[in-house]
Formats: sequence, structure tokens, C-alpha cells
Amino acid sequence: MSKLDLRSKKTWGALASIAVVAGTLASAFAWTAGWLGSRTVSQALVGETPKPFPPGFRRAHGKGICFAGTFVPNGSAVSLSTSRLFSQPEIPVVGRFSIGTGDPHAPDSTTKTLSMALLLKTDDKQQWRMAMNNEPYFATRNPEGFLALRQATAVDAATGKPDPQRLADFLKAYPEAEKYLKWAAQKPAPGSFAGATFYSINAFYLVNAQGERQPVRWMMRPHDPFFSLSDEQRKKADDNFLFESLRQRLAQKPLYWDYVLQLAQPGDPVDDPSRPWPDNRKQMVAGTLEVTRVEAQSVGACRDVNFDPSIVPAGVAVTDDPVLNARSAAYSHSFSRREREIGYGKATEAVQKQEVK
Ligand code: HEM
Repeated sequence: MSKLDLRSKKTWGALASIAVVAGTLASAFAWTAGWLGSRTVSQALVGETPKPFPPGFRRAHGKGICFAGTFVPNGSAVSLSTSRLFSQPEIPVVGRFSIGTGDPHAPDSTTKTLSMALLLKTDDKQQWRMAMNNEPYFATRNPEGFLALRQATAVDAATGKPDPQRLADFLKAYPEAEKYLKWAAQKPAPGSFAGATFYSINAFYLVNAQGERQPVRWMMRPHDPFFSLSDEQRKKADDNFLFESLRQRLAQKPLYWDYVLQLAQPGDPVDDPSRPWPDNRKQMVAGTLEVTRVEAQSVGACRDVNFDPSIVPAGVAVTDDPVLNARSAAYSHSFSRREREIGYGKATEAVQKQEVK
């Protein structure tokens, strides 16, 4: 091998090119790791409570159950979108019900937030992933606001309560959150998954064969009736009452939800999830989801799925909603962490296996 001639311009030119390549790779790595740029915010959005966090579980909505089902469209939305979801006779569904807490062992009464996530694979090899909550709108217009809300409502160690001044400062910066906080304070505690309505919250575009874009939001409206539990009933309820009653209910017969699209009118905000559209906007039932059986998440098909709502098929497009975009980054951080823990054999309970030493 010939020696490096450090006096030659050619050698210095080659070294400079290598430095550029190495520098680019290092920056790309730092960006991927979230050490640079706005991704630091998306990493900060991924909390880990309880601490230490049990490996292999989702960093949010950690307690959940997989389900299998079928989506049957009724054909009414074919003029709005080319997605096969609206025209294929039926689409198999891998889904997940969860509650809105990071702790996979939390009692079901810890939160009033219930969720449904869906992975729909159509026969044209496209995928639509959805993750919905039982809340019609979001607290803040952007993800920074969501982070600020978390900090403003954190319990002060000295008083055992959130600091009122911090909350007042937060509401000054994010006045839109007042509506959500008032609503959340009197939100009834759902007594079942079966009777809960799940909302997309973020807006999306449906795109038809002519390339026309119709902004929509949607909800999954249950056939089962909604019922709520009093504080007293929740205190007495079993730690797994929501998941247990779901199992029992499905052992009898399937559950159904109508997929209801809400169509925006010109001027309705598509990039602000804290501003629901007026109730008089046109709604249409585009199909029905049938849920037939559940399976533990440690072994079920939903375990290794990242229900990133920005994964949409042809015929659907994402909006510029900053919360939607932040969700994609945050879910990806959470997904990489849990899959790495599973891959390195650290996730025992999350996958029902012994730890690999
Ligand atoms: C800035 C706002 C938000 C952040 C940072 C956030 C963060 C997260 C994270 C980190 C996960 C775990 C992902 C995984 O490991 O697979 C998750 C799951 C989930 N989120 Fe969010 N989220 C946000 C907003 C929302 C909104 C607006 C909704 C409802 C429309 C929602 C519904 C869900 C659901 C249903 C799951 C569970 C999905 C599953 O079953 O795997 N999130 N979220």
C-alpha cells in the first residue's frame, strides 16, 4: 500500500471529501437521535412514567389489548376518495384498544381517556393507520402547547397540587386550552370500550379521482349505548374492569362502530386540532367496523405495530396540522425504544418471555 503524501494537494482534497462525508453522516445520526433541531421537542413529548419504565411497552397508552375485525364500506364515500377502503367489499383489521396512560399496569379507573387504533390493509397493498381517542378535540393548537400543558398541570411536590400561577401563565400563552380543560373536568367516566365514540381529532384530506381534496375528520360511533360510572363506582371497580368487560362482551357477540366522516366547509381550520368544526357540518356514514375477538397485547398482532396516524393510503393525504406531524415523530421514538428493548431481550413481561442475560 502506498503512503499518504501530506504535501500533495490531491491528498488534502481527498481528506476534505472524506471529512465532508463523515460530517454529514454524524449530523444525520445526531438528527436521527433527536440531538439536533425540532426533533428534540418530539423526543421531549415522549414521557416515561412510571420510572423505571417497564421495557418493551408503549410510552403512551401502554395498557392495551389487540383486536381483530373487519371494516365494511357502504360505498358512500367513493366520490370523495380513491382509497380502496371505501370500495373494497371488506377489509381485515388489526386493532388495539387502550387507555390513555403510559403505565401498562395502571388501574382502568386512572384515566377517562379510552382509545382505538386501527391498521387497515387494502387489496392494492396500501395501508391506513389510525389512532383515535374518545375526545372530539385536542387541548392546544400545537405540540409545544401540549408539552406546556403537561408541565403546567404537573403536581408541585411542596403542595401536592399543580401550581396555580403556572397554570395561569399557561392559559395566557394557550387560551384555547380553557375550553378543553373545562370540558375535561366534567367529562363523564366511560363505563365500557363498547359504548365509547372515538375521534380522529386531527383533520385529513380525502382525495378523489379528479385530484379534488375534501378536508375531513371522522369518528367511530358505537352501536352499543354509552354509559358512565360515578366516582364511587370507579373506586370500587376492578383494576381491569374495562378490559375484562370487553372480553366478556365479545365472547357473546361482535361489536360494531359506524365510521362517520365530517366534511369541512371552506374556511374551517384544518391545521388546528383544538378547534372542532361546527356541529352542522355534513356527516356521512362511510362504513362499519366489526370487532370480533381480542388477544393479549404481549402476543397479539398489534404489539409490534406503530399506529402512526400519518401513514395513509393513496386517496388520503395528511394536513399541515402540527400536532399530527409531531405525533408521527413521537410514535416513532416510542416505537424504536420498545422494539429495541424487545430485540435485545430486555422486554420480558411485554412479550411474555424470560430476560436474555
Ligand atoms: C402532541 C400530541 C401527542 C403525542 C406527543 C402523543 C404521543 C404518543 C405516543 C408516544 C404513543 C405511543 C406510540 C407507540 O409506541 O406505538 C401514543 C399512542 C397513542 N396515541 Fe398519542 N400522542 C399525541 C396526540 C394524540 C392524539 C391527538 C390522539 C387521538 C386522536 C392520540 C391517540 C393515541 C392512541 C390511540 C395511541 C395508542 C396507539 C396504539 O394502540 O398503539 N394521540 N401517543
